[in-house]
Amino acid sequence: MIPTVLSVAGSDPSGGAGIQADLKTFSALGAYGAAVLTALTAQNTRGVTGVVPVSGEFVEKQLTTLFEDLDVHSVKTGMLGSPEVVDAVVKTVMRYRIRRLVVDPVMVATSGDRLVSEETAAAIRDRLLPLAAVITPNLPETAALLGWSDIQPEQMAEAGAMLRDLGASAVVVKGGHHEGPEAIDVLVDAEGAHELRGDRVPTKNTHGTGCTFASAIAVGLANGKPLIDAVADAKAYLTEALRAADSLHVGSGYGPVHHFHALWTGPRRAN
Ligand SMILES: Nc1ncnc2c1ncn2[C@@H]1O[C@H](COP(=O)(O)OP(=O)(O)O)[C@@H](O)[C@H]1O
Ligand SMILES: Cc1ncc(COP(=O)(O)O)c(N)n1
Repeated sequence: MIPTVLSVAGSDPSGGAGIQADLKTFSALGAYGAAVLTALTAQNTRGVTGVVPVSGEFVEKQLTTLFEDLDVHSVKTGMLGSPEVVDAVVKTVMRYRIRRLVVDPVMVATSGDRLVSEETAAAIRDRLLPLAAVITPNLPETAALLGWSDIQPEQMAEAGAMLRDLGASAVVVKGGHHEGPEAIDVLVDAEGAHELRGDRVPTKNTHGTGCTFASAIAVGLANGKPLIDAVADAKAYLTEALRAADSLHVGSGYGPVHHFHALWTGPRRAN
């Protein structure tokens, strides 16, 4: 059966992150993708020039209308435009007893531009995080959620455990922002910390990596995979999408990863 996966996220008109990245990931991995928009952004590969949030009321209307009809097998959240939007998602997750919930606590774009306010980030931490099967903060988001000024590689497991104490069933602290020959993420679940290592791909085209990773995890969960396998498979998919990213030539800033790399037959970049 083809599972249905829902993304609740913002729009990125450049097509590399947000809803657009999520739907590409779902499709590339063989899931049916549905999408509820929480915000419009004006952005390209160089930066974000504007944000228009959708009202909490209308996000709730989109969600209710969808859940009254579709069987949804997992949900991924990305950029949530306001505390009211967070509350609309929280209400829906409780009302429809959504268990396979992947929360990517998006705060800042790859370009460095802030996407959500501190109040929204606090609402995600206090109200949505306790409902998540897994949350996927990058290093700056991990530090922000814990109120730390920064975070070192050796603190990833400790930070993940502290975020679990805030209520999430599991946490993947993503290490994309560190340097070194490997991109190392740390999954902390009820059994403890697991290190996930992958080659670091030498490319500046990393726009949308977080969105793609969380969406791929949601597909794995929708297919009934154990979380650790869903995370490992998502990382393997993303590494290949990064390896093929330089073949795309989209924009002059941080370009997107190649979601449909498996369909791409051109020359591979040497790693
Ligand atoms: N250059 C890279 N090569 C390989 N994997 C990467 C690279 N950059 C990021 N990743 C991986 O992409 C995923 C998203 O991580 P990260 O970039 O930290 O998140 P975000 O996009 O939210 O800032 C993680 O699995 C991370 O290890
Ligand atoms: C609408 C939207 N949502 C999320 C991101 C974060 O992107 P990344 O995956 O690079 O952290 C973004 N740039 N735009």
